[in-house]
This record gives sequence, structure tokens and C-alpha cells, in this order.
Amino acid sequence: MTALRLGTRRSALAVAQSTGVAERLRAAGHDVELVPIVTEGDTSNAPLAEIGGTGLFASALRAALHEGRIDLAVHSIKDLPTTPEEGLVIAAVPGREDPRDALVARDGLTLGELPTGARVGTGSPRREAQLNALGLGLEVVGIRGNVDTRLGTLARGELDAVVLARAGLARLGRLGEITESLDPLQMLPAPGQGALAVECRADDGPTIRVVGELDDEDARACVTAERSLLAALEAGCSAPVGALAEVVEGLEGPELSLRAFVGAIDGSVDLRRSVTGLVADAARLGTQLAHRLLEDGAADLTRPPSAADPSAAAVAHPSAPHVPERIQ
Ligand SMILES: NCc1[nH]cc(CCC(=O)O)c1CC(=O)O
Repeated sequence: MTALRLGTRRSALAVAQSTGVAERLRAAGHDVELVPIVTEGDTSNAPLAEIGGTGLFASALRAALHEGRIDLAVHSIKDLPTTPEEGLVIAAVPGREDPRDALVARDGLTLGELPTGARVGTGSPRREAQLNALGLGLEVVGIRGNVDTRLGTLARGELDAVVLARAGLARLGRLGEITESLDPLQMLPAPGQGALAVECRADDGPTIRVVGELDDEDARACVTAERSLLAALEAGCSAPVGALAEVVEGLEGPELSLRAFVGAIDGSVDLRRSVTGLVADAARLGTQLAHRLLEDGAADLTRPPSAADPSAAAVAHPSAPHVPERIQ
């Protein structure tokens, strides 16, 4: 059999992810060749929302798949839009890394030890909203770029701390720099964080079967729940939405527990809700939790004002003063 062509972006994180998947396929006896693909997300430092937002990293890989230049592509699921891509399938969601966010702070400090006014770097509205909701008086500073660039701002003394996905640091062998893995009670990760998607052409049965060997049932169920929540919220890519599903041992066997956060960037609204149910109902649980959040006001927080129905806007703020809310 000819080698499977695995398309990868050139960033250190993408190469680490792709290499990991290639190694697992080789260990199962398959021949795999890495094919470098350049995307606009890798070459521009403009804010993500400006250059196309979610899906930007995926689009060049997807074009290569559609054109038959490659047979499979590895994506960070959190960078994939929730709408399925016509003609392609996610043939595997491999075992997930620890999905938590991680703090890398100067002098080994934890979040609670950072002084008031400490400068914490993140480019993520979700992280910004949750940091602000903690009420620690931290100053959130927008940063972008790859993991190396973001850690560099700390090394150069421009910031006191940065928040990153633990999974990215794990894949780059930099877990040692973490000063605190953030508890999801404080910081819910992005839907899909820490999980990969291996995508193939829908009509390529042989590759789908080979890649399918890497699929992890629990990881797929958790990601399905988190992404169905995100889809049902109809949130834009820059919306402050966190979600984490876990398969836990319930009284009558395994259960899926799903927690979610929707908030205001400035921390003045902090909606947290959760649901548990059957693992087999993952998609439905996500939708159900999204509807509960929407009933409780999430639409105002996640949808860009232009998308809102103006007649709905009139009833969107029934009680005049903006009451800060904190629900655990
Ligand atoms: N937004 C970029 C991105 N996409 C995936 C990861 C890390 C790996 C993952 O979450 O699967 C990162 C870096 C980060 O958020 O710190």
C-alpha cells in the first residue's frame, strides 16, 4: 500500500500533533508521510476574528483534502467550526489530553498569589471573561501568536502571567513551565480543547477504516456534547463560551457530565450551568444545556449585536440595572 499522506501546518504545535498521530498509525503498521501545508493563520499576526476566525487554520488543510493532495489532516478540535464540512468526515477523535487551561506566571506564582493589577496575557475572550469574573483585580492584556511567542512575553518581563491550553504545552514538551493548572470550577476550557480531530474524505473508505482505529469513544462523546452546546448557542468564534464534558462513574454506570460557562468579557455576568445524562445522549445533553443557558440570558452575551433581532433587543434587558451575577 502507498503511504498515507498526512497534511500538517508548519507551526511547532501542528507538527507535534501531526507527528503524534503519524506515529500511532505507524505503530499500527501503516506507512505515513507528512505533507506541509501553509495557512493564512500561520503567517498573519492580525486578530483571529479579523482574518476569518474559526476555521481559518483548518481551511487550507481542508482544501488539500478536497483536492486529493493529502489523505488525512489533524486539527485541534477547538479550532474547527461546528458546522460539518461537506465531503469530509472526522474519522477519529483520539484520546484527549488534559483539557484544562494552564497558568504560566513569573516566580512560580498561582492565580490566587498574583497581586492586584498583575498583567495577565490572553487573546481569548473566554479566558478574559473568566479571569475578570474571579474578581481578583487582574489586568487582562490581549496577546496573540504561537505558544512560543506568548510565553516569550512573560520571559521578557512584559507580563506577569499568561494563560494557555495545557494540551498545547504538553505536546510541545513544556509542561514544566506551568505554575498552575486551572481548576475548571474557575476556568472552563474551550469546547473541544485538548482533543484532536483526524479528518478524511467521506468517500475514502480505506483511509477512514485505518484512521478509525485511533478513535476514542469517551473523547468523542465529550467533544460531541461540548460542540453541540456551542452550535446550539449559535455563538460567534469570539464568544466567551467555556464547556467541559467528562465521563464519570454514576450510580448506575458511566455518565456524561457537562458543565458550561457563558459570561460578559468584563466579568459582570458569569453564567454557569451543568447537566448529566447518558453517554449515548451526548449531543442531546449539549443542546439541552445550551437552551438552559439561553433561557437564563446567554444570547445577549454570545451573539454579535448585528445578528440580534432588534425587536428582541427591546425585551433583552427587562430589569434595568445590570446586576452582576455569580452562579456556581
Ligand atoms: N487557539 C490556538 C490553539 N489551538 C489549540 C491549542 C492547544 C491545543 C488544544 O487545545 O487542543 C491552541 C493554543 C492555546 O489555546 O493555548
